[in-house]
Amino acid sequence: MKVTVVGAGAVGATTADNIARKQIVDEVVLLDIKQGVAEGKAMDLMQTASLEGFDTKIIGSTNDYAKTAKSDVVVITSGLPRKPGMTREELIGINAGIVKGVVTQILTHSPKAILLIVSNPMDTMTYLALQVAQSMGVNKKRVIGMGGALDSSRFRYYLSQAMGVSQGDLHANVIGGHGDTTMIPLTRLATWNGIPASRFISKEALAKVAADTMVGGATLTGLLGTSAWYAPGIASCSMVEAIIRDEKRIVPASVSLNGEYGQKDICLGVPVVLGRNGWEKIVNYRLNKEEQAAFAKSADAVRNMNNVLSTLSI
Ligand SMILES: NC(=O)c1ccc[n+]([C@@H]2O[C@H](COP(=O)([O-])OP(=O)(O)OC[C@H]3O[C@@H](n4cnc5c(N)ncnc54)[C@H](O)[C@@H]3O)[C@@H](O)[C@H]2O)c1
Ligand SMILES: O=C(O)C[C@H](O)C(=O)O
Repeated sequence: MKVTVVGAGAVGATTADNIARKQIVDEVVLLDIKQGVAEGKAMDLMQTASLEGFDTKIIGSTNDYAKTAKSDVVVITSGLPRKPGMTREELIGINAGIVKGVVTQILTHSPKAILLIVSNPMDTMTYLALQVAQSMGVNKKRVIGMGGALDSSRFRYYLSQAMGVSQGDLHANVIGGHGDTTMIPLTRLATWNGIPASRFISKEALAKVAADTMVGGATLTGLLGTSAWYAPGIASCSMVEAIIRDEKRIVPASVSLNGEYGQKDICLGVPVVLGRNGWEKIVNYRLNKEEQAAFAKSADAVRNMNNVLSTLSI
């Protein structure tokens, strides 16, 4: 099995590192447009193999897509990250052209690949990738956006801090858009090993956990001067693992909706079952009225961003 990671920057290299250490596939190709960077990071990572105890082969490539041929899964992280004070949406002008070009090249060499889109603004980049992929005959179930997996891990982090319990005992998911104002941490459904979290902390504390989760990426960008990579890297890796190992895990991810959750012609975060065929099924959380309204509002904002695509010369 073979995975390609496009973009050998912070998130791409961290994703490749995790995939190699977990020995999910035989071969990882790391591709970047910057001369020598992917080869350098691949060599650096390969020099951790005897220390980490893995046999995964990691190959670097400066924009040579022939090396990515016949990949089973391709993670697309190429593009600019935001700086403090920016929104993810402000990246659309530069990242749309990058994502469109990369998806075209990747599918030319790996027509059967499952695409995992990470570049921001992620829901719109997933929608764009889907349009390109469908024009090349790819099934919609092979195009998946990574956002909810990361946002949910941040939700569990903030919840564990507020409750003083282990993150591993928490089930808490985020749906909707991967944006500071569009994500929806589902506090009503958050549980501590099956028991509603609302039984253990106040309504106000739970609302603060949700608010902190929504700006989790912005908080890190403010601290780091660029956006985060450790949690995004392992979140991407965990989705690759679920696909390659056909785990049938439920993961919130941005996928093409056709009436589910009341939306059409959009890619937005919903719980999906991940397996060897990509996103295999959308799970219905049975949202209440308030949650459904938040989801519709989130969809409106993402749709406005999708409409910007037609104004760009890409
Ligand atoms: N969806 C998420 O949850 C999530 C999480 C973190 C970051 N991101 C996004 O991921 C992207 C990457 O973030 P990062 O921190 O790794 O940035 P980075 O700047 O460290 O790395 C980006 C890499 O992409 C490369 N690149 C640019 N154009 C390319 C092209 N045409 N072909 C191949 N490579 C190209 C650059 O040379 C660079 O090495 C950003 O858009 C960021 O906003 C998304
Ligand atoms: O915050 C960002 O811009 C990067 C990413 O989307 C994240 O949530 O870490």
